[in-house]
Amino acid sequence: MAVIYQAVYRRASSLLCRLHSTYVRKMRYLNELKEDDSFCRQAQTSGAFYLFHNLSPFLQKVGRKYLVPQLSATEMKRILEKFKETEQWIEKSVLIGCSDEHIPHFALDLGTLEKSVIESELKGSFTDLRKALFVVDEKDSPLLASAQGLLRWHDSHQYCSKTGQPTQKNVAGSKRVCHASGITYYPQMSPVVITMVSDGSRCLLARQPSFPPGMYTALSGFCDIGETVEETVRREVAEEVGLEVESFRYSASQHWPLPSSCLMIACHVLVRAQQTEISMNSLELEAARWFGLEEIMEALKRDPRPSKQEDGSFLPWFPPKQAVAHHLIQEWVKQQTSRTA
Ligand SMILES: NC(=O)C1=CN([C@@H]2O[C@H](COP(=O)(O)OP(=O)(O)OC[C@H]3O[C@@H](n4cnc5c(N)ncnc54)[C@H](OP(=O)(O)O)[C@@H]3O)[C@@H](O)[C@H]2O)C=CC1
Ligand SMILES: [Mg+2]
Repeated sequence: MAVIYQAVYRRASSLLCRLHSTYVRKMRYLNELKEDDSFCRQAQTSGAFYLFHNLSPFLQKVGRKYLVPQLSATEMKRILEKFKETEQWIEKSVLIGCSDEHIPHFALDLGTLEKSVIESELKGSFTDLRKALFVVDEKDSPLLASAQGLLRWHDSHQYCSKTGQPTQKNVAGSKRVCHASGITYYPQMSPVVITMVSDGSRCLLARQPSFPPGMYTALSGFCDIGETVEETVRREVAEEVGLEVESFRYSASQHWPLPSSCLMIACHVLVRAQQTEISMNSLELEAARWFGLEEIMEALKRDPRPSKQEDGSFLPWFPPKQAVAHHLIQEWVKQQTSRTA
């Protein structure tokens, strides 16, 4: 009965969907794949697969470019046969999106299979995400970030935290269930604010001891339970540099997979012009200082990597454009230049 109902529902929604935009159709299709295990299992047979090995994505270098290859279900089958593994492996994959033509995209971690064999078979290499994010095409970085974030979450939620029993993923990988307790677990991200502090004419950037030499970025911090975004911003600015936030403006957000899934919420704040003396928290930061517009524009021209000067010091540089911190800095420059024009 349930099968007939689902088939009728699918037929009705596909007729309705023809009236919708490509985007709406895609979102409805993906939602159906998450809700209906047998529909998703069937979709896996014609899907495209992105491969990972112990959470490192598979890339191919073509000339100077790094590509993120998609494998067809047939190619996947061929690779698994090489290892004398069954197609049941495909069920370990997680749904990460689909094309406009509704070809579903999955990510699969082949972590227990011999890495070098897959690499030579597919002519590419599994690359650490910290490198991969910055060498692939800009449109592919968010895809790698979300795919790895979801695979990491599944890898670390194999057991129910209440009963200790194994949890089972649904076919799409949008949740895990403990059948002993009935608890459903959903993939999680930690909200983090990233704040561009300005006093009206300068902006404040800081560095943590773990950053590469010379790299400065906007202040960041995890949201505490119960806090609003505005409260976290106010607290982090007070904690890290001892300043009082006067006004707040939301800018953008980004999923950041390092070291594990964060939802970066980027914003601009103004501090009181009469109170701009920094009192840095040296437990968290190594340096924090004000930058003028010219210095920021100069640093933006540099490649995002350490550059040592003759005296042994490093010129300031900022995170690359894949990081939302870069977007905040660019936005601040635009705002300042339009004000002074
Ligand atoms: N995409 C971008 O442009 C940028 C991204 N980021 C990301 O923002 C995140 C937070 O930045 P950061 O300034 O270090 O944060 P915080 O200033 O909040 O300090 C980090 C410390 O907070 C503690 N902490 C509290 N909650 C958590 C949690 N949910 N997960 C992990 N640690 C927690 C840990 O302390 P303890 O170890 O003592 O328990 C950790 O060392 C990082 O993941 C970083 O990669 C940062 C800047 C730019
Ligand atoms: Mg911080």
